[in-house]
Amino acid sequence: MPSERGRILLVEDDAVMGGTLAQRLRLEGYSVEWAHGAVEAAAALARRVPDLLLSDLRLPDGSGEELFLAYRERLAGTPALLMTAYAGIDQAIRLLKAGADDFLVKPVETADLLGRIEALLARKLVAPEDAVLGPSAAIRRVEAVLRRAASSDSTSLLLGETGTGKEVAARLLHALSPRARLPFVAVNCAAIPADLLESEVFGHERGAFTGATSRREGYAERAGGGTLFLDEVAELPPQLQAKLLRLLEAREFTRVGGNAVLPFKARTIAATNVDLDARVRDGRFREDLLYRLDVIRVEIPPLRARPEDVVHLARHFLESASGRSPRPLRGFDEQAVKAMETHAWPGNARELRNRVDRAVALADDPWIGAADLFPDRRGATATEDAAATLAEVLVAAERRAVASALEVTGWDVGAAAARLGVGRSTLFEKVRRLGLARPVETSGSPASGTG
Ligand SMILES: Nc1ncnc2c1ncn2[C@@H]1O[C@H](COP(=O)(O)OP(=O)(O)OP(=O)(O)O)[C@@H](O)[C@H]1O
Repeated sequence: MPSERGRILLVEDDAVMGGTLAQRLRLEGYSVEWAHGAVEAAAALARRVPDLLLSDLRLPDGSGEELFLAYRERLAGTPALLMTAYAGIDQAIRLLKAGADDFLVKPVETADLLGRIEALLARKLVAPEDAVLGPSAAIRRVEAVLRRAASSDSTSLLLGETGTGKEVAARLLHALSPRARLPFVAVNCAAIPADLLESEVFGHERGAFTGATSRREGYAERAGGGTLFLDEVAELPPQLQAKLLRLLEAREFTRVGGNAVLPFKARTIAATNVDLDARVRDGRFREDLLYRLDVIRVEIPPLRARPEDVVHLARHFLESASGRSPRPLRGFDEQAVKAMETHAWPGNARELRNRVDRAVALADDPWIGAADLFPDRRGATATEDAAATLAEVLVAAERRAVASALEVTGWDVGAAAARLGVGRSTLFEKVRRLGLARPVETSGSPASGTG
């Protein structure tokens, strides 16, 4: 679980000074990654963006100035606090003009340092009353990065487990950007069959292939000067990865079967729930494409790492679902709140939305109880208690595992099959054999398309 007070990347070559600072910051509740030089710091920044950069300016293998300038775009939304010897003040002032936030002259006084760190991190947070995504400090930090990223045209890469709200974040980024009045076009790269993906993204001319009876604009063209959101970007087949790279580098494309070179004007936001660095390592994702996409990296923490958001989001989902309920609903009872607070939410906000939607549709009482939200728990013990034979116990366990995987993925059969480690057709067969059915139609997972 990420540290609530924030993650600090400390760049300091002096072993004594670095050790003392790292220890003190950890005692204060920050999580600290300590890089001993510019190269190590660059690798750390490439891996993940910290909540605050605390860097010495003079390093044995480079300078804090070069490091900051090289990673300035990626550090959008991340406060940078520099430490310099008296002789380096000119350099520090230059960096303040280039976007760094503050500097300290060595020897650093601990109380002063801690005060400035706290002030910078607080400034970075969106005030709870202004936050759109949720009240937790962790999600407000994300929102602050999105707000800063909105003013730039850089490609953003949103990372996070399934259902954490990457598409919601992408839409917020778009809505806050100067492109807000232009289209937001979402493409789910995993949902479109590989052989159609190219013509869906780039469009096609009439007669480009059998069935292409008229010219069709693709997503890249329909996005115009707005935002093109590439969800599940890790699933792009290799050939399309090369085409996407060209689109982003040359900012132009051609429709399938066409010759005209068209300009690409949209801002790109990509999202994935898989480890793209690992995909690059095992050769399944192009490193040059990752580099192009990964200019401003935003990591959306899982719901279990931000418990303050759970009940807040649940109330929000309840409010939007209660319009569809035939009965008046008052809220969640105490047991329901307790159950939500202790659940691990493997399917994140999507699972929460699906559970609330179902409870709204099925609850008999104006107060939603724990059993309305978690009927799978109640069913599990009853079935097992009553099961007399090993075969029955096994079937009950299988039903529970399959139902739970479908539940947390919002009945996304591909994702549920991957979760269970079986193929899609095996899962279809199990759903049929176990007599499982999608409980109620929910608005849980947004479809691809324009918005
Ligand atoms: N902060 C939030 N406020 C309101 N609703 C949210 C929030 N975060 C997520 N949701 C809701 O949760 C569901 C899942 O969100 P979203 O589709 O953005 O997740 P995702 O991370 O893009 O998922 P996937 O990885 O499966 O594409 C949606 O119904 C969305 O409206």
